[in-house]
Amino acid sequence: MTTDRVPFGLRLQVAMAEHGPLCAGIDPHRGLLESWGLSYDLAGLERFTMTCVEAFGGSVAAVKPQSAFFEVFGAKGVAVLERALAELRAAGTLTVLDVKRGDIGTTVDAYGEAFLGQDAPTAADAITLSPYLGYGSLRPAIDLAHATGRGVFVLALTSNPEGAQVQHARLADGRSVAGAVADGAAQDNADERANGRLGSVGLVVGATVGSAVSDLGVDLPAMAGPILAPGLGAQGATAQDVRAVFAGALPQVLASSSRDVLRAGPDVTTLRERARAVAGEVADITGV
Ligand SMILES: O=c1ccn([C@@H]2O[C@H](COP(=O)(O)O)[C@@H](O)[C@H]2O)c(=O)[nH]1
Repeated sequence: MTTDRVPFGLRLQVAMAEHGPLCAGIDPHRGLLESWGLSYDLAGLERFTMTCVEAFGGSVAAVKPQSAFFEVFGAKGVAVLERALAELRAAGTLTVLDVKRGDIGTTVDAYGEAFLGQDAPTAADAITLSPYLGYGSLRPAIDLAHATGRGVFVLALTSNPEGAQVQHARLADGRSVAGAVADGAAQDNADERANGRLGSVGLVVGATVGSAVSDLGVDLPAMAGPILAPGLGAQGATAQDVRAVFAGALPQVLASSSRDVLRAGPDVTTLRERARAVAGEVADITGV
């Protein structure tokens, strides 16, 4: 399968240059819906989500809906998610669907078709993938993303403290698990790196991870793909942390924030302005 769609990495580079390095999250938490004066039901979910679409569409580099908050409402919740993805696409805004999928290769193949295929029912520009069944098990989804001009973000150093138990562990060859995941992405982005472009296989590295990137030998510049960096705001990371954690790889970083931005709702203009302000702050402090 081939597509004439411009590769995700290139599209993201253009979007970050235009709007700044922020991915605004759509995380319809019960508490957020209630603080917006909405009921925690399908109608509230839809209103919350479409308000975010209106606020963020055309205003930020990318939007990251968290699939779990839609799945809570079953098939009708997923239909709201699919509508949001379609409307953001129509607004020309990139979508990163946070689904963190991973399984044996034959099943990953089906996940790929679901989210990254040419006719995917829940199509996003990129999805998050979990490599803990082995980086190689993700091959069908990575190859499909390449074929359809889409992207993936593979979990490397997640923003939660529990992630260290697995991600900081050492392999028999001395590399850290996170470093080996980054090496896998580097191989997949080798052509783009040779051409000085951003690849379409990215990593998730939390803005909360302190010195772990260097401590664990995670070579982010060599990886040459985008870095989705959650943890900004509600989890305690600041724009200064983004600068410190990702020094040397800042042009690759797409900082991600959900609750901190969403708390500015329900007014569309205020929500949009909050997202733009966070994007501007990260851009100013990181100098990107
Ligand atoms: O390492 C990770 C990977 C994904 N996430 C997701 O990002 C958002 C963070 O929300 P905030 O409200 O900005 O804390 C959420 O959807 C997580 O599932 C992450 O936090 N860390």
